[in-house]
Amino acid sequence: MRQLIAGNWKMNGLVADSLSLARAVADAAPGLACDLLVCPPATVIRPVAEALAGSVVAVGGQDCHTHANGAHTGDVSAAMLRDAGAAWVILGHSERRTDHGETDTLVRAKVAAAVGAGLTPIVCVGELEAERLAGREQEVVGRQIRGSLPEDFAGVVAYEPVWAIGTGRTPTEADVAAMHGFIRAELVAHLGERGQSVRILYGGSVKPSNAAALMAVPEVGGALVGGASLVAADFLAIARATHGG
Ligand SMILES: O=C[C@H](O)COP(=O)(O)O
Repeated sequence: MRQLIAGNWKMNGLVADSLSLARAVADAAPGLACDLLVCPPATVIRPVAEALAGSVVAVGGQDCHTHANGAHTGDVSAAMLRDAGAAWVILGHSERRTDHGETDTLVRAKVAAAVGAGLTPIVCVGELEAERLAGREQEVVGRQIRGSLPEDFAGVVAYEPVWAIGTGRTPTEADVAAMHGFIRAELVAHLGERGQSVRILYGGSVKPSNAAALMAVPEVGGALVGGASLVAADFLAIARATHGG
């Protein structure tokens, strides 16, 4: 399966710089051997999607509400993301889990809402540093997978150790291999044979300098890139480091 390189722009980007970044990615995309996705802030999804129409670069949101509409001030529904041009959505990112108290149960409901609106979900899981130091990383991630993914899940999982996000620190390749192998086994246990085809992305301080090594680890199906996705040259260098599976 081709690897997926997804850029999570987080709360960064006004229209002009978002369009410039999106166009730079789209211009290079045809020569790349991976799938590409950019997830801009909700306010620029529509112009970015319009700029990328006809390109191979997909567009996603960074969160959605569980309801299609209603009295939920400030929230964005999956149907609204779809209407704006998104085909994907990131759910359960650690920044949502921390900043907004999102639980596995809520993330699971968001997955259902996203799929119901025709979006492909990318569900994020990952342990805190204290949990890894205590040797509890598999217990934590296993619980997140079982709690956040419905039994008919057909999206993507992103393993993002929280302590590696935006810190410049990454797990060793052996640790990534161990966790991705564990996640694969959990997916198969939870979803049955369908669990074999779920792509498992790695996220957390992926850079051009470490991308080739990380993308070569068994069961790594691509990357969820934060900071480096804001610089077209860096995002594209990461995409070129994929193995083209
Ligand atoms: O969603 C992306 C991750 O949080 C990784 O962010 P980062 O690449 O800036 O560490």
